[in-house]
Amino acid sequence: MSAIQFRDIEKQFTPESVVVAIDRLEIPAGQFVSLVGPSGCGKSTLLRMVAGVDDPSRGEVTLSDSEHSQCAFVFQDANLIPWRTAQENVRLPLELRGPVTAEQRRTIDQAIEMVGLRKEDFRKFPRMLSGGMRMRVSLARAMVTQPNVLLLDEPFAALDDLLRNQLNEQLLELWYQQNWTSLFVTHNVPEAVFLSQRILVMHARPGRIVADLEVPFEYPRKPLLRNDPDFARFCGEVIAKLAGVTLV
Ligand SMILES: Nc1ncnc2c1ncn2[C@@H]1O[C@H](COP(=O)(O)OP(=O)(O)OP(=O)(O)O)[C@@H](O)[C@H]1O
Repeated sequence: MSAIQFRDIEKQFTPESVVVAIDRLEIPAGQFVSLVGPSGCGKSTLLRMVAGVDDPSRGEVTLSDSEHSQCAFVFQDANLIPWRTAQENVRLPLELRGPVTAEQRRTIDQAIEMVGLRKEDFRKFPRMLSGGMRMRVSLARAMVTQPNVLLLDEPFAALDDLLRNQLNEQLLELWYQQNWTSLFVTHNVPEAVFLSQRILVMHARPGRIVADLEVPFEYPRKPLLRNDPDFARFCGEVIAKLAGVTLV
């Protein structure tokens, strides 16, 4: 069954221009999908329509086994509240839903450990954490809501390559455990290939899907996959689709 369905979608912010146009797109439950495409082609808008924070101007985005409220967002900026500790930031979405139970408090601590933070980091304020640690807190904050759908909008773009690779590997481990339907926006093609089962390539004006590619590598994916010539070849195919050229 598809977790997310797009049918005859158009999104306009002004009457003159269609920002995103998608005839038909189905994303099965639990699939890890990356969206790549030039700046302004509508990747974030597409994610926002899945989350229900933007409505399509035409058509409907349907989530078959969950509500829009069961989506969680992770952004490039960790967006942590500076006067709250890591643990208090992770607790926030649950506080907004009502009094936090003892079981939820355990879930919060588990989530913080699962993203690779140590007990002593729980009580640190964002200014005391590195960029990578702040992103881990942001991921834990998304996890505690136990989403069915995880929407990640360039979450690791501001990090150095080594840390980005580590967080990619950790994100995949979490995905095996949690089985979220995951939509991941990135400008980094090797990152999209390493993570995803499927890559949607978008072009702009209007934003549309021009290629829907199945990624031909088995899971679990090991770091050495990045050195495999087949990996480089497949990245080349994605880049060619992005550039709108055909490889012979
Ligand atoms: N609230 C808005 N009002 C008007 N125009 C908007 C709004 N949000 C987005 N747009 C426009 O819609 C287009 C798509 O924006 P969007 O942020 O979805 O692109 P993107 O592919 O995620 O870009 P990037 O890779 O740079 O983040 C852009 O031209 C942008 O200016």
